[in-house]
Amino acid sequence: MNKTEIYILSGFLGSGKTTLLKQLLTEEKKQNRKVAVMMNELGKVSIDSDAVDEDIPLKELLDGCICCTIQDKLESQLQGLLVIDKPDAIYIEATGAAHPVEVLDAVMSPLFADRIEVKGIISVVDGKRWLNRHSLSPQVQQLLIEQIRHADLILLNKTDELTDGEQSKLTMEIQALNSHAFSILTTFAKVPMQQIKRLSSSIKTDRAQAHVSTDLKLSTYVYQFKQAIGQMEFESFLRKLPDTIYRIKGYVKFHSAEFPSLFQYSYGMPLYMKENMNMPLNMVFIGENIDWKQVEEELHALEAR
Ligand SMILES: Nc1nc2c(ncn2[C@@H]2O[C@H](COP(=O)(O)OP(=O)(O)OP(=O)(O)O)[C@@H](O)[C@H]2O)c(=O)[nH]1
Repeated sequence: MNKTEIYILSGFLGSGKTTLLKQLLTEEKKQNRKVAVMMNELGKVSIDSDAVDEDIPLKELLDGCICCTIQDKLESQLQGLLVIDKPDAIYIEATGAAHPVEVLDAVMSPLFADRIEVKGIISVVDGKRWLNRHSLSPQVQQLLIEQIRHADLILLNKTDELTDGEQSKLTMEIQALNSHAFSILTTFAKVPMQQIKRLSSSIKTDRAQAHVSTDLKLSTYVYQFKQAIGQMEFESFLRKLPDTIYRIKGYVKFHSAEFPSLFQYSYGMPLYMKENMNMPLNMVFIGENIDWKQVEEELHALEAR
């Protein structure tokens, strides 16, 4: 089964995400690919949905931010798209106020993590706003930095509003924050489609890819338990995890239990909820600078006991 590619469009309010989305959809259409769009606007009325042609499945997540209030809805809509529309790719435009870790978290449901491939986070930066960022609140400045730090491809947009000197300054500052991502100067978010297609799963969603190397940035990893494990051993595994594992969620079955538990872990706090039926024993991890191979070995060891 081909996995559905997921592209996350991130970037601050007004930076050019919808402008980018429109172009990507035009390019995908030319290549006869089946795509779907999920948009998340803060506030009840969607302003941008007319950017998307009627024949493209569009799910709008209104009145709340992907990262906080409407995770469950996102999960069910994403599942609906995967089951009914079965697109080649889904483009997710997050609100400008969303933190990339939280968007990834919302997308990576243990129910279908093995059916999607998160190709990457594309962050759009408004050049002028970045250079004048010191006039923004510290929280907003920090968010702009996080959106850049976690990106896999960065569009330094609105270059028509910048002098050559400002463009160089912008490029240097952004590359200093994130040297792993390719950054490209754009006007009206015009980016060659090859750049998008080159985003070859730098974010891991596939077991096998965990063998490549340590990920020097934000990445995800999915483990599938084959059998029940011991709860004490699992908790001791959790205690030893690096604190750059921001989030774990999924289903785990303990030796004594009839059914699996839903397990949630964020910033070091574990939480279990008993299920009353069998669930896929997938566990999703989101972290930064993590050697997933080592995590995988430890999980294997839990199953071997
Ligand atoms: N001058 C200039 N304007 C641009 C450029 N790219 C986008 N814009 C304009 O900037 C405005 C915001 O662009 P959008 O694509 O709607 O930005 P967005 O990030 O989707 O905005 P939100 O949905 O509010 O978060 C629009 O009026 C665009 O036409 C650019 O390169 N140069």
